[in-house]
Amino acid sequence: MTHSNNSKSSNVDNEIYNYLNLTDPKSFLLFAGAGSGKTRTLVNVLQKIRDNNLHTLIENGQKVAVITYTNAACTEIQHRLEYDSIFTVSTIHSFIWALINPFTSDIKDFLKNKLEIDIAELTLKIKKARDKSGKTALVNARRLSVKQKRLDELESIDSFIYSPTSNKVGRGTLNHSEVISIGAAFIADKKLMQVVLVNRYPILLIDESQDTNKSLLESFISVQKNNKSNFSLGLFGDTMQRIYSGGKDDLTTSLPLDWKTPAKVVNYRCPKRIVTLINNIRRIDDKKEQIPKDDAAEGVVKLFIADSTSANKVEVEETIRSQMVKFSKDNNWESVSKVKTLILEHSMASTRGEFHEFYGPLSTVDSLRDGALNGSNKIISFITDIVLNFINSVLEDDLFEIARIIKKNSLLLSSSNTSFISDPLGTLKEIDTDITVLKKILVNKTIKIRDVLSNIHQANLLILPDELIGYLIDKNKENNESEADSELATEQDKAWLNALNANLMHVQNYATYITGNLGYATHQGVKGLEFERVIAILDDEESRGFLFSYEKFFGAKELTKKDVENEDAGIDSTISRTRRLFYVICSRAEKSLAVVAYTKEPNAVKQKAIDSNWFSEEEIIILRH
Ligand SMILES: Nc1ncnc2c1ncn2[C@@H]1O[C@H](COP(=O)(O)OP(=O)(O)OP(=O)(O)O)[C@@H](O)[C@H]1O
Repeated sequence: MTHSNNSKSSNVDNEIYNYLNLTDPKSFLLFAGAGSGKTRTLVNVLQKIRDNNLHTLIENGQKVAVITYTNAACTEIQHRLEYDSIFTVSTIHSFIWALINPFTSDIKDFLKNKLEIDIAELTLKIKKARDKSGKTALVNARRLSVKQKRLDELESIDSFIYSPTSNKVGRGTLNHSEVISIGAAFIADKKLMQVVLVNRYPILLIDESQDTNKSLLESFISVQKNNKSNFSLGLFGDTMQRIYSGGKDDLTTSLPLDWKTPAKVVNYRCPKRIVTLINNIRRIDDKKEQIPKDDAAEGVVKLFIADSTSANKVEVEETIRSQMVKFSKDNNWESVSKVKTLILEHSMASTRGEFHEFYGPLSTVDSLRDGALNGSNKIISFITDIVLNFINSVLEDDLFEIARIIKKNSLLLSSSNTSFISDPLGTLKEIDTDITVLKKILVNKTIKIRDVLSNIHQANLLILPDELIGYLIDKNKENNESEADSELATEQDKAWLNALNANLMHVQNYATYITGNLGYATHQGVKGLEFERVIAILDDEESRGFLFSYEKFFGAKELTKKDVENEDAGIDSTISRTRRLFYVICSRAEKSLAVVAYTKEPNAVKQKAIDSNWFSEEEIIILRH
């Protein structure tokens, strides 16, 4: 039996490999449900190309390009391809930046044109504003001056700067959406760019293409139309897993007729009960049905409903873990580290995982929030990578590690420290005394990260980044600051001043969280991933966004007129977006799934779950307090 599923699957792999024939290329769309092995097929096909076509590609000076949605997916695929340089595996932003970055003067022309249009529009808006000193007019005036400044600087820029992992602003920097729109425009309009793309990469494969920017995808498709004899474009994805706006939602119906559309109907990830659940969630969208793999286990799903106004969420989730032990006969549910808890926003994890004192203030500023989560902010990574390691070695009396970190991150043990050169033993003794003082501070359970950093800075044990030193201002001075001065502080400064008041433990928990080791992940961040046991938390109250609403989706909150109109007209709405997100989270579970709905209307949620055929009466547990 297993043989039949596997041979079907390897047939699809062979089929796709044959499309990528360098002398007779074909393009294809592999859109298939969750867990159907799309990523696995992608890697299998690439391995086959490496085994059979390596020499031809090397002789032609060509590579195979693979675009993934996240950096994590990129690293995973590179790893599975043993970092072979015949493949360029990158995120869409890195890929496009590498293509456009040599074209400085074209980028300038593009930006000049765009800025001039924006400036004309803003000028008109400001002119039309009835209240010239109203908030909107002032915001528009500020926007106008920023754009004007950028336009004035444009001529003198020698080369542009861009980083796919940060939100840097400043002279000559491009932001993420600019890189994508410049890429889309250049690929669509510039013959030279098309030639460069096709000659360098005769094969371009895009994973999670349902979320690839619409105009960019359309420009790739038009390149394929114009280069049918020497370019293969392969799209992998699933319309039901489209969770960001800006994707090409008509992909399945708008492709050229000569495109191939192989199918994969087996779900290799989930047990039978979860395959049925996700088929039922999906039914209203496109009726695509999956079948479980031949040897799939039965699996367990439960819907726990708790009143959002009274529930103690930490307690509720503990109760659920122990109930799931019974329902699934799987003791691993008891262990936090063996269960993945899916939350809508990082802030939900920050209260549960006790790191909100540090993350909370940083998350109020967009650029800091992004940097806090992807590790691109230098101050944050200095604290999490260097300071926390140093603290651990001090607490563990690991003298070797302490010396190593000091040597690498301060001048105390270097030839530029004259006291160390003239009296090495004396210096070592001083360091030893400073470490003892630091250790005393560290064992205090209420110590703040600010005090730890100040101590390290004063003793010169580590060289702190200048900006961070600026934030370590004396508490008394901070309190005496005049209101006028405090208004001068940027949002970023204020956020940092607050974040540094966090308890050291919150910073330690935060560091564990970002390495993925606290057992939490976000609904949007788990696309492509899988976990044995999943708790999916639905909690509108703790989410700040307006794009998704589980309360509306589960009938606990009335739909707006607009929601109903959109849903009826088949236009993307809160409901359809939430349905897709729900599909993504439920389809991550390999063994068992507990959905927790915090709601103001427990009975309505229960009824909707039964009426929609998602959960049976026996699978629903209303938690009372
Ligand atoms: N032919 C197969 N035989 C056995 N296991 C498979 C097969 N194909 C895929 N799998 C396994 O099924 C799981 C899901 O595969 P994969 O992640 O490639 O699916 P996907 O379609 O990319 O999923 P999603 O869209 O949900 O991200 C993985 O654990 C993978 O190893």
